[in-house]
Amino acid sequence: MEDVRAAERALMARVPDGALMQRAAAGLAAACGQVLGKVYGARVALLVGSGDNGGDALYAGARLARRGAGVTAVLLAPERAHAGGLAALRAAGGRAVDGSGPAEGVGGGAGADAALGVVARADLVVDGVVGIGGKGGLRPRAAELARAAEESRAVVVAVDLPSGVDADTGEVRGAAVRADVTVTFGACKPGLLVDPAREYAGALRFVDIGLGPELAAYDPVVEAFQYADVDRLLPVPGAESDKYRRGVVGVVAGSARYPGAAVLAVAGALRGGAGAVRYVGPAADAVLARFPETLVSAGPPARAGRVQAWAAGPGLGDDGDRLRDVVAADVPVLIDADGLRLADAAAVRKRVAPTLLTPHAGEAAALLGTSREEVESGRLEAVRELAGRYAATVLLKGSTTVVAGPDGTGAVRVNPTGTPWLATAGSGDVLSGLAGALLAAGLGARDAGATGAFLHGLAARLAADGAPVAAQDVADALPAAWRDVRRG
Ligand SMILES: NC(=O)C1=CN([C@@H]2O[C@H](COP(=O)(O)OP(=O)(O)OC[C@H]3O[C@@H](n4cnc5c(N)ncnc54)[C@H](OP(=O)(O)O)[C@@H]3O)[C@@H](O)[C@H]2O)[C@@H](O)CC1
Ligand SMILES: Nc1ncnc2c1ncn2[C@@H]1O[C@H](COP(=O)(O)OP(=O)(O)O)[C@@H](O)[C@H]1O
Ligand SMILES: [K+]
Repeated sequence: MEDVRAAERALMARVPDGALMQRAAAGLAAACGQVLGKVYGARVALLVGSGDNGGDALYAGARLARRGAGVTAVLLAPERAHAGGLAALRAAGGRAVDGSGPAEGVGGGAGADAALGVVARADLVVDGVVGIGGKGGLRPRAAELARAAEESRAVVVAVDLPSGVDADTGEVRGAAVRADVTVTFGACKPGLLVDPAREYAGALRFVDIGLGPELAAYDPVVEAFQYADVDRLLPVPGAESDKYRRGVVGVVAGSARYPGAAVLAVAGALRGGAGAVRYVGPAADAVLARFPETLVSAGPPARAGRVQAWAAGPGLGDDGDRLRDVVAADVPVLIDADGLRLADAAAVRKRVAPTLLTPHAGEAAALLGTSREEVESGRLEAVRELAGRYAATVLLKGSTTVVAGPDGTGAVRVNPTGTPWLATAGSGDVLSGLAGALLAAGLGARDAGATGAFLHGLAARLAADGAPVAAQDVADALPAAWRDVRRG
């Protein structure tokens, strides 16, 4: 968050005192009004901490009170609540209660009960406990109020970020507010794009407080591809194209035990924009039965004929020889699934052509020597760490898919598409083939990973449409996802 803070400092030096907070509060109040539908007569509870995040909530509360809402501020630190905000709220007819009461089990005076009652009866709870100044999970009293908000029928709107989540990493260590909507100011905080924090944030609303020019001096830490970014990268054939110029992708996947992985990886590869797919391995019959257009070969990858990129690993079992050939190749290589276990880290690091690793959280944990839970709670850190260790681009799959480049520089790309329906066996194999084909078509590893994840997630949404899907359905929906992107 240092970049946002520095940009705020720079902008504050140029604009009148309090102007940024007024812009933030105006945007926040407008979002609250939309969430409520009818402001007049609504019951609004503000959870107000000791910092400027609480100040935003108080000024927004004042605006809602002027529009006829019944607004009550629950002050977690009454002595240190934002003085200007509190005065504005009172002047607008709002009131404040002492919300600092001890946590459950420690005692509890009338003040504490009053605060919980205010939250329980609210139509809207505004979470201004902490923003980017927060550290760690919520303290016990804040956690108690957050729980009351969750249990009430109120809509919860978080100010800047749900209190208790880490704005930089998306980690949630301990209690945090679960918001229906998060209204974030100036810059989207990296953590809000990544699970688990993303789930706590609910729907994201962005309020421009004019930080753009100041923030331009900083490289973003994370970025999310939009349709236009993907559209620019899609390898669309020109009039002079032929199948070789479009690129040939080699698929090294499947085994006697897991022939299906080969079929699914080829299914993805055929929809990835390469001109041809070459399959190398023991599942050629199964592949040909489903996709007669595939070029197959049974020998080692090194003798299979020229390809512009390899996608290797799904269903490979223990076939280390086939993988070694691929790692030694001088073309871009994607390594997934069993291939990640078989790959020699030193050999991967020595590669000159780009390498793209595509682990899920369990595979990433095994490579890092940590637990799956650790990886899932800190995806940004895990993906950067792996990329550094392997000197490779890494695409970490899961509820939020993230892609990091090899040298730790450049933003981590966070995939905005996808659906939990994608958590189905074999869907990762489809992604391997797809991203491998994008590599063969000439995309760089980070672009191939981000574009592949975007199309894959979009295809899954189109295929699922609220019902279970199989991996093959996702592959079949890839052309529709391409069309969707190209149409914008
Ligand atoms: N700067 C600007 O131009 C603009 C900034 N804006 C807004 O300001 C926000 C940043 O404000 P900030 O820096 O005052 O910090 P903030 O997030 O309110 O929290 C700090 C206080 O929280 C407390 N606390 C800490 N951890 C805690 C925990 N786990 N659980 C409970 N409490 C905890 C800690 O208290 P203490 O440790 O002293 O008891 C500390 O005093 C930003 O997110 C945005 O909303 C907008 O108005 C736009 C213009
Ligand atoms: N909860 C989830 N929400 C969205 N996508 C998910 C979720 N869980 C898994 N996925 C996606 O599903 C795919 C599963 O791939 P993977 O774990 O390799 O499975 P398999 O090895 O069976 O193919 C990945 O693209 C991953 O990002
Ligand atoms: K907050």
